[in-house]
Amino acid sequence: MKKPISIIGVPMDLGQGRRGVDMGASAIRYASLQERIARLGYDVRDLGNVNVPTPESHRVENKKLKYLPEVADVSNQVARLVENQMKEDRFPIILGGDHSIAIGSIAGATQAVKKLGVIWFDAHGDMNTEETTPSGNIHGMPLAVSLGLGHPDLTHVGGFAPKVEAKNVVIVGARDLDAEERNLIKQAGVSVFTMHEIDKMGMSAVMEEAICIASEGTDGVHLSLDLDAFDPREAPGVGTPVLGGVTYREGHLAMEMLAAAHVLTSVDIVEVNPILDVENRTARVAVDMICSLLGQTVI
Ligand SMILES: NC(=[NH2+])NCCC[C@H](N)C(=O)O
Ligand SMILES: [Mn+2]
Ligand SMILES: [Mn+2]
Repeated sequence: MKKPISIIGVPMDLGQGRRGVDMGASAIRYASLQERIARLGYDVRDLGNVNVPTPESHRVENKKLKYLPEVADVSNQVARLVENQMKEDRFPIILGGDHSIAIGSIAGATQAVKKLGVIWFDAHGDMNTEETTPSGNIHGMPLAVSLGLGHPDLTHVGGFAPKVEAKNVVIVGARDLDAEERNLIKQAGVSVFTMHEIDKMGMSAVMEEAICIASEGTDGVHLSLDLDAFDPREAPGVGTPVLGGVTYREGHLAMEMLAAAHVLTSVDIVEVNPILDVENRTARVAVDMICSLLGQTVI
């Protein structure tokens, strides 16, 4: 049975330094997301966008946690929406926006699914806290926040912390971790498959293990897909590109394996920045990946 799908846009750019990522949701819609999903035979509904304040109309109060009150407020909105959709037995696809939106989507998902695993597809760890952040950008923190590490206004979105347990959390595609962030990942006990493991073991073996880690003993799995996991040659429209990323083909295989495992219960698609993109290429990669993880096959 194909679960009905709800698309939720979060035009958030308060979690990072470069403007433009707030238009990511529009760019992905422009790349025919809804039509492509409908063509796969799904009932799909677009709920429109969550209200996100404009950075120009707000001041940065805390340089180590930029736009904290605004990000916390949006996260609470996202959490409520995601929870409601999932409780209606719908599968939410949350379109960013920067990666800080995952704070809300994971908070919402854990209220609908008792025990949640997370696959964090990203060039980065997003495991910084107020103490370790080199930038003060909250998009470098959402995974730490979901594990209960960080400012209480973020960790307690939805009223409780932590949202997930490290033993069910896995990062795939990492190749740029800050020194202290690395220590935090190790201390917390989060599993990491860096590009080294992807090259050595192959994406197939990596995903087999990643799916095991995220789904063992859990009732659902959230995929947080940061487009900067991909190589910037194939997905140039991101604010923090890092050379040597996942290829389009490896990405497809990963998504197809996730579809075949039937474990996913929600997904976010983040960091698409159409201002930095070339002919909406990155948004089109995003849509292709979503179709694969919803079960599209060649034959
Ligand atoms: N979601 C992202 N693209 N995160 C990039 C984070 C970069 C860096 N580690 C920071 O904390 O600022
Ligand atoms: Mn990220
Ligand atoms: Mn990233």
